[in-house]
Amino acid sequence: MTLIPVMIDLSGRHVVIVGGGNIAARKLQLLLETGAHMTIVSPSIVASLQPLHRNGDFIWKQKPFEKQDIANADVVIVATNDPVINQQVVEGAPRHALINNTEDAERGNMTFPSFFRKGRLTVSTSTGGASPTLAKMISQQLRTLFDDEQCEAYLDFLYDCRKLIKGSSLSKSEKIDFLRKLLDDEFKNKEKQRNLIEQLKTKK
Ligand SMILES: C[C@@]1(CC(=O)O)C2=NC(=C\c3[nH]c(c(CCC(=O)O)c3CC(=O)O)Cc3[nH]c(c(CC(=O)O)c3CCC(=O)O)/C=C3\N/C(=C\2)[C@@H](CCC(=O)O)[C@]3(C)CC(=O)O)/[C@H]1CCC(=O)O
Ligand SMILES: NC(=O)c1ccc[n+]([C@@H]2O[C@H](COP(=O)([O-])OP(=O)(O)OC[C@H]3O[C@@H](n4cnc5c(N)ncnc54)[C@H](O)[C@@H]3O)[C@@H](O)[C@H]2O)c1
Repeated sequence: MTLIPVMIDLSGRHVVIVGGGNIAARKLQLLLETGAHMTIVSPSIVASLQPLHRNGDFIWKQKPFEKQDIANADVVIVATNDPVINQQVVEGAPRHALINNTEDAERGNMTFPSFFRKGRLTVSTSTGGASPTLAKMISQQLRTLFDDEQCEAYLDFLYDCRKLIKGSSLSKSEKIDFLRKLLDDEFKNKEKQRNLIEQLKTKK
């Protein structure tokens, strides 16, 4: 199985997590950020999920898994502690669904990398199942490279400039030149950034 990394928008999608243990809780907390509709199917849920449930953050079907529970799922997270049930979930998933099998990645089609965000920057790491702990360590090490306070503001500057350049009347080659020039060290300077933005605004 060769997996490729993607960035995915799950807002409004139906995500069903089967199982309500610690791993289910970790995935739920991560996926809540995406604006997906979250459902957990499990006879019990861990204490950390209780307040989120009271808050209406997810629907809890308090029962053992049945195939109909995932009939409308866009994403299925397989996370019970019973390998037989986990296999039934995989086999019962709709053809179009993305399946994250937390017990055995190879019997699914999506895994979660370790990642960190710094404003618009996302850096993710996967070890292809070799060692999620190593993936976490690498993420933590990489994070220190981007720890300076300027990083977020600099990416916002690049983003704003890129939008202005794309929407400008500059020729294609001028646009490419400008996009490269943005990365010159001089534009780490706030004053130079402001001047460039003003200059680009005149190129509409
Ligand atoms: C990165 C992270 C993201 C996340 O979960 O969101 C993630 N696992 C994390 C932590 C972690 N997981 C495990 C430990 C205990 C130590 C250990 O066993 O090493 C720790 C450490 C800890 O908790 O600190 C145990 C474990 N994990 C998997 C299995 C089953 C198997 O391998 O067969 C087992 C054994 C279960 C058992 O039998 O007991 C499987 C998967 N875990 C993955 C991702 C995918 C592969 C990513 C990759 O290849 O790099 C994959 C394939 C599927 C998936 O879940 O998508 C997250 C760190 C988040 C962060 O950065 O903070
Ligand atoms: N991907 C990872 O990073 C990672 C890490 C550790 C463990 N795991 C795997 O994740 C799985 C879950 O681990 P955990 O620590 O959360 O387990 P856990 O024992 O804490 O929780 C298991 C949950 O499954 C539920 N469950 C049991 N039978 C069910 C059924 N028939 N229908 C619906 N739900 C049912 C239980 O009610 C419980 O809420 C295990 O298979 C483990 O191998 C994955």
